Amino acid sequence: MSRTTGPGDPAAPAVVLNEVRKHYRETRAVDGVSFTVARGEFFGLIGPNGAGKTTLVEIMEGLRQADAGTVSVLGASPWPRNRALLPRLGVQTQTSAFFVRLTAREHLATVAALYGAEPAAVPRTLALVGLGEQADVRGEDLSGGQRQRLAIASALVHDPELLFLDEPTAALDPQARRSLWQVLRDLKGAGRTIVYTTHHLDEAEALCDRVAIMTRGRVTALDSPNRLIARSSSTTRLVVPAERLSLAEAGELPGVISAVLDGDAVVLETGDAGPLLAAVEKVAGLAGVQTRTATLEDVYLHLTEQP
Ligand SMILES: Nc1ncnc2c1ncn2[C@@H]1O[C@H](COP(=O)(O)OP(=O)(O)OP(=O)(O)O)[C@@H](O)[C@H]1O
Repeated sequence: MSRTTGPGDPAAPAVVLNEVRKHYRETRAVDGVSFTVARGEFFGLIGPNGAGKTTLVEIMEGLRQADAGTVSVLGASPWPRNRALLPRLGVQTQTSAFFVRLTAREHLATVAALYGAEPAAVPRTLALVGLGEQADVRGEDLSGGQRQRLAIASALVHDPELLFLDEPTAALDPQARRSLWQVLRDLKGAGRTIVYTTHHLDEAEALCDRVAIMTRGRVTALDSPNRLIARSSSTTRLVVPAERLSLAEAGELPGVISAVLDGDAVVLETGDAGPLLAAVEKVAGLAGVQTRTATLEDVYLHLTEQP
């Protein structure tokens, strides 16, 4: 393990992991993980429950010691606990705690003071996460989604260079989720590096520059969502209302690789959508026909299938 615990090299990548391992007795929670997160990158970490994401993130945050391998965060080693690094990191977890009796503003002011952040950062950060109007509401009276925003504000108020976000949109309604996406995009636009753990594949696809898919302690794929999708599948699916196309008819159409009934639709898989669309138009018309290309979720489900 590297023992560099100074403030770090300002030009170094945000994170460099090399063959990092962490075992809990016989469980290989992290089993030889290597990757680099560039400055300014929005980096997603996805994987099934128990894949090792939390353990890996805690190693990066300096909360856990790796058994083997090297870890560099903002050019310094986060372990042993690196006090010079702490103010440069922002951490939001699923279990972020609040001073419940305090208002959102008071809570954030307390966190800001702990980090030595300027007082003006408090209203600015509340506004950034869309909590300006709830500034005087006590933590215990905030909705689940508002608390989530306060947790993010708490991770942000001291203007960290690298932000670790763990499922920040869990418990948010669809509108709140989308508006938080915008907050996260703005943070990236402002140059922040974000390491983002999520189970929402649509979110990883929409937000992340690159995603690492973890399975049983290992990174099984790492690339931009688009490249992961392009590499995994060259087929397109046509979804045709079942009342207009039978499975038998579907099987006769040109270029059909497979045809299955899915609820009230026939789903046709093809490597060449153009001729198939033309054929479907002749037999069934195109009203209500949808095309579906692969998503990050398809890639993920394929890679994380149990043997
Ligand atoms: N403190 C611990 N002691 C023993 N085993 C642990 C400990 N923490 C995690 N594990 C085990 O290590 C493996 C990885 O767990 P981890 O929490 O890192 O996965 P995860 O990908 O974050 O899962 P989730 O999506 O459910 O949060 C699991 O098998 C888990 O049971």
